[in-house]
Amino acid sequence: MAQDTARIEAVMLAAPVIPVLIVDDPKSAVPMAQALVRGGLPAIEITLRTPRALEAIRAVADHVEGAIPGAGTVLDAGQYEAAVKAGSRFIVSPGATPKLLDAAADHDVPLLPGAATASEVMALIERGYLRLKFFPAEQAGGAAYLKSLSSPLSQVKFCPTGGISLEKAPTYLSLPNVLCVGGSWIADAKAIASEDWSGIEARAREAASLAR
Ligand SMILES: O=C(O)C(=O)C[C@H](O)[C@H](O)COP(=O)(O)O
Repeated sequence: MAQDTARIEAVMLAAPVIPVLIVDDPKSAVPMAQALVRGGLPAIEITLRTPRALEAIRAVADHVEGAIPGAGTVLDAGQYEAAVKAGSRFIVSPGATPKLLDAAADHDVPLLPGAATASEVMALIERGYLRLKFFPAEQAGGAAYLKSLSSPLSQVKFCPTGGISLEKAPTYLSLPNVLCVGGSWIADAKAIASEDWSGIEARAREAASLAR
């Protein structure tokens, strides 16, 4: 089944930046997500890289009004299923495999799969995917590289993620094939562990005001 473009695009257009989060303690998830929503970043990606990430997604889904919780680092069908059950409204993967795309076809919750080369993008177009994550953005060639994909593959729009900072985001956001960017700079592990909710809110606000 093809990607539900309208559904994933609504997530990508909710704000110019999707914060990518590594949450150790699910108790942090609610105040962290509230700070992000207050700052203007409703779509938030909690990566399945910690043992309790699914609990964190569940907490945000149940308790944070206005948040659009998503799961990141989803690598296989089992994780897809678990992330959907936890209340994820979108699913992000660093890449794409036939099995992961088959899993996505079994669920209404849309997938934003990763791609970094023209051939990877073309393989995803063949499966009906036109909204992709460009990962790892900086390391794979940065904004100049992504811009060069915009002419031959103009139907595809991206959320570049990987190595992006507040300073680097505007160049990506000015590209015709970019809808939003992802990044961990708004709420890194240190900010979450130290419960720096006001700092997270301030960085969210800065990110939310970026033009695209
Ligand atoms: O695994 C996934 O699904 C991901 O989303 C990976 C993230 O894109 C990067 O971890 C971004 O991290 P930074 O480079 O620190 O901004």
